[in-house]
Amino acid sequence: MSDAIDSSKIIDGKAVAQKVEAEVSKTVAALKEKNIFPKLVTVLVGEDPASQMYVRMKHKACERVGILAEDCILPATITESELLNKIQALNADKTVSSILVQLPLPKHISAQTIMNAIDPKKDADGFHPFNMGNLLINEEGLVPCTPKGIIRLLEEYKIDVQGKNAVVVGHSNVVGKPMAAMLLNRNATVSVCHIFTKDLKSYTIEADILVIGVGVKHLIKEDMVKPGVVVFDVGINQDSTGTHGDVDFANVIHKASLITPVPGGVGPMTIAILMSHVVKCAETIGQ
Ligand SMILES: NC(=O)C1=CN([C@@H]2O[C@H](COP(=O)(O)OP(=O)(O)OC[C@H]3O[C@@H](n4cnc5c(N)ncnc54)[C@H](OP(=O)(O)O)[C@@H]3O)[C@@H](O)[C@H]2O)C=CC1
Ligand SMILES: Nc1nc(=O)c2c([nH]1)NC[C@@H]1CN(c3ccc(C(=O)N[C@@H](CCC(=O)O)C(=O)O)cc3)C=[N+]21
Ligand SMILES: [Mg+2]
Repeated sequence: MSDAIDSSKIIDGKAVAQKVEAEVSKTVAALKEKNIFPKLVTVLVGEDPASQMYVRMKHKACERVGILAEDCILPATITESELLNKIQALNADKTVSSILVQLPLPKHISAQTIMNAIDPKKDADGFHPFNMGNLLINEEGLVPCTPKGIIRLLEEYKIDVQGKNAVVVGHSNVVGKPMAAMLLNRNATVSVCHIFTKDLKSYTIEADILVIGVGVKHLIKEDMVKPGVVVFDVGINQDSTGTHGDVDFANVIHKASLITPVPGGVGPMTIAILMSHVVKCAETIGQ
């Protein structure tokens, strides 16, 4: 069953992202008065078309809010130590506020080794172990942008987190794990499910707040959620028919009280929060 969609249930990530970007633009203007010019350097290794598109989206966002953006494009054949040298040069460059190394990296390079090399003060992604560790002890500074964007959506839509059953599906370092930590920091009762979870539905059906970041089109069906659930769909699954989330949106919306669409939900928030982090880095470094 997928009859008429009640648009009042749709969480408008694009609109909230515009609001965040407007805040960032103001801060950027104020920093420029103080001769501080926030600058993001994106590092793209190889020629993956999806990665190229994401980097382009980040550069466009920088343009919208007045952040300088530089593109560092490197061949897929670059060695780990050559890439480390590049990171060190960017760490030392006083005009650079933030460094973003686009993931995934080629197989012969350890993503974690590269993340560890980025100056934690320039880590707009929030992937450095120092920043991740602070998140875990409820000192949220530079934290991963996607879960932070979801927290901002919860705030904008005035959804209480304390005491709620929050279920996170997917336990990656960039989405699921930091999401679980942020929900725990706000006193939700958090369950984290993943590929080894036995009987996924027995968890998702109990969720008041459900976050899915897996990368499997329409993994979450109507019969897996309880009436009134608030759903955040992180999944991006591209096929010949377009971009799809991890949630069977057209059917799950009938049971949800609020739900993010794909596209136009969590994705734009990830980028807006990234912009706010570049500014945060610039304020900290004073450059
Ligand atoms: N909208 C946005 O801003 C962003 C969207 N994404 C999208 O979110 C999705 C997840 O990304 P990312 O976290 O980087 O991906 P990863 O592949 O790193 O993580 C996927 C997670 O889902 C789990 N998983 C895989 N299959 C299943 C299954 N059938 N049932 C339950 N759990 C499963 C994995 O478990 P295990 O590791 O054990 O296999 C893992 O924990 C992708 O579609 C990606 O494109 C990502 C970042 C930002
Ligand atoms: N170092 C690093 N940092 C990242 O933040 C990072 C990364 N690597 N690697 C890849 C993932 C993916 N990601 C997305 C960001 C925005 C959208 C987004 O805005 N999507 C739009 C358009 C989707 C479409 O139409 O294809 C939307 O959902 O509305 C999607 C995905 C950031 N990532
Ligand atoms: Mg994985």
